[in-house]
Amino acid sequence: MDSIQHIRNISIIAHIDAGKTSTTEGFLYYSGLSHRYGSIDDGTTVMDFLPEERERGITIAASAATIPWKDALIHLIDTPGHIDFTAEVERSLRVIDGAVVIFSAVEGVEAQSEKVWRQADAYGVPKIAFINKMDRVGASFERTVEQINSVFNRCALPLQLPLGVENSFTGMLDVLTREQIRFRGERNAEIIREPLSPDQDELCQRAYNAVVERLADVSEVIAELFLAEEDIPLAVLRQEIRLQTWARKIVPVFVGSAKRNLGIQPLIDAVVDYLPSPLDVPTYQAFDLKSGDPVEVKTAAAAPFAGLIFKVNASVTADLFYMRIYAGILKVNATLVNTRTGEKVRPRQLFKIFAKNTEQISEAGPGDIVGMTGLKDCSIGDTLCENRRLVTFEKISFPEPVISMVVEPKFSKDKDKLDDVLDMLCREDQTLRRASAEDTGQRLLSGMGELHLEVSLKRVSTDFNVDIRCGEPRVAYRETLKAAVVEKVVFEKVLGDTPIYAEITIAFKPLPRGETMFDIKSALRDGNIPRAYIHSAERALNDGLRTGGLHGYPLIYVAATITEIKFSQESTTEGAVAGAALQAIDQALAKVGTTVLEPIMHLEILTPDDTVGEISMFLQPRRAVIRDIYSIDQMKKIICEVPLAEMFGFGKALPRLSGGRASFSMEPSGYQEMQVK
Ligand SMILES: Nc1nc2c(ncn2[C@@H]2O[C@H](COP(=O)(O)OP(=O)(O)OP(=O)(O)O)[C@@H](O)[C@H]2O)c(=O)[nH]1
Repeated sequence: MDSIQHIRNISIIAHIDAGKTSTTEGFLYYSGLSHRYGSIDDGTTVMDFLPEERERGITIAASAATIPWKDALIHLIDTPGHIDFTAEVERSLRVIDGAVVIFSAVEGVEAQSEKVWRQADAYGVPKIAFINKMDRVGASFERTVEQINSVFNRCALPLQLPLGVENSFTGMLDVLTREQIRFRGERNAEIIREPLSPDQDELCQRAYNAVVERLADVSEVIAELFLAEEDIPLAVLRQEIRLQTWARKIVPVFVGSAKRNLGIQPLIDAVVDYLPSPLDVPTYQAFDLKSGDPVEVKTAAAAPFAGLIFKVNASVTADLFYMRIYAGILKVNATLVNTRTGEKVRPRQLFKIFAKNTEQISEAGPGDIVGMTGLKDCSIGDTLCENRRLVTFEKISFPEPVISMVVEPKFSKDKDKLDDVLDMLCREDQTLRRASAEDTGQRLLSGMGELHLEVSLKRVSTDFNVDIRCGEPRVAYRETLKAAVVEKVVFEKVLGDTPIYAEITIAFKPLPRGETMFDIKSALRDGNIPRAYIHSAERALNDGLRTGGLHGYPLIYVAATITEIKFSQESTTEGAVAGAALQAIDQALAKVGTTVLEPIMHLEILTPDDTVGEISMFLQPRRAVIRDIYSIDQMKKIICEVPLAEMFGFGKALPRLSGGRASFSMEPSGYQEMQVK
């Protein structure tokens, strides 16, 4: 086991194409993990190992790699950059202690970089920033730092300055040690640190003063030394930068070009220097399983075991589960409890994961990220812990899918295989759902956006060799009740010769359109009613409401409260109670009617000033409601809400409207009523 203070659990997060995969490859190469430095453009990267990722250059699966670096061990959880894969980003953010945010020095702060930054903030994740692509025409370090400052509350603390720009970008100046950093040898593996020239010295002095002044704003230690005009020892400065980074008051900024192998090694040093180890995050918040009270989980080997599953690689033979260990020691075959199901589980094998290679281990400890096999009925977001202390980490909540597509096998012999594959995809990605089309009974796959479905379905043929036919993407509509209603059902039937009977009263009402989709509960006061009947009614309500309303779409935003169950010892069965509950739904629907809801997307577009008119003209006839337009440097940020049904193909239209200069992020933001013709 590795000593905890040397562990760093991090993710690299960025807008699509900012250079996340190239930077990750750099981490793997310089740590000696990849024999060959994979390159995105020739499709040989180590990290993006699924075939369609290579093809697209988009990172889909959040892979986990363990990277040895000097004394440290960095667990790198890769995250996708495309906004359609938000849920993958979020579940990675849950298990990391720090993040490297990459910006392109040409494009600067883009719509999705802003989004992932704010997501990281929501999870309290400290960050360092890397300004990449300094070798490209149009790159500007100063402009990008200025943008970071203006969008993110003046938090940027540049600890490097670029040496040259565009084609003549060759290295960087270290603001704290006052040295030039240059690179030499095969793949620039050798680092040369040299004294500064007088010009550089002046530049660095200014940057150094800026660092001290900025730090003095947030650190008392530095403020005192600064006011006393005393020299600040380097170790003190570093320590305060570290502490203020962990406190998320500042974000140290580094510079380079991943493609030209410039600046990666100092960036890895910075991960170790400035991002926290699991020990520096003193406790993690969880909840006592019984009382629901908050409890603190300490990073300690002696504590009872607690870990969180954050990723699954599904396969026909054995699913591989990725877990972040928060406390305690995990041994192969240990008996753990899955706090969601209450079931006992035993990991049969434990692995360390080096991108696509795995190494079997026999135990792991706090702060570690491990792969496990042999777990029954576990899924993403499950907490595993020891029976002697049952806690649960906050659930990872996945949004409802908003778009669906018919998927059928080309050849009927592949039917079962396709079912297996679709099940596997859904186990890996909880924002994918399977269903049958109400009208035709065809297989339906639902997800978070066009690209999300497209990429997932491509795996069916490339990874699993099942030829499929896909329909056009359709909006996943929903229905909700028009009004509140109380329904009483007397369920009486004769099955064969046996009469069955149950009576139930249920109060239905529409819920406000917020976070809660369903609120199904029992308000029965009579303690004599068997629990099995109550469970049966609740299950029937859960399933029945999701199955479909008057127009065939699943219901949402519905509360159903069971207020009465009458039964007889002789003729009431669980099935009769379920039948009564389902009939109550049908009666309620028929009596008050339903409203069809369509998904609305929250769309943010970052675009140059002169293209705003063009983009607005495109959006207006598409029922978009523009909420805000404001300036960031020479760019405008457009914020609007727009029905998903109007947005098919937007990813392809935007480059045309903006001359390829705009970026956008789009995510489901709820539902609105729509007119049904
Ligand atoms: N000129 C230049 N190009 C770069 C640099 N870093 C990355 N690129 C190129 O930019 C493109 C995107 O790089 P990736 O590393 O795939 O970016 P990413 O952020 O991982 O993208 P996704 O995986 O698609 O989210 C590729 O064509 C890279 O070769 C750089 O420092 N300079």
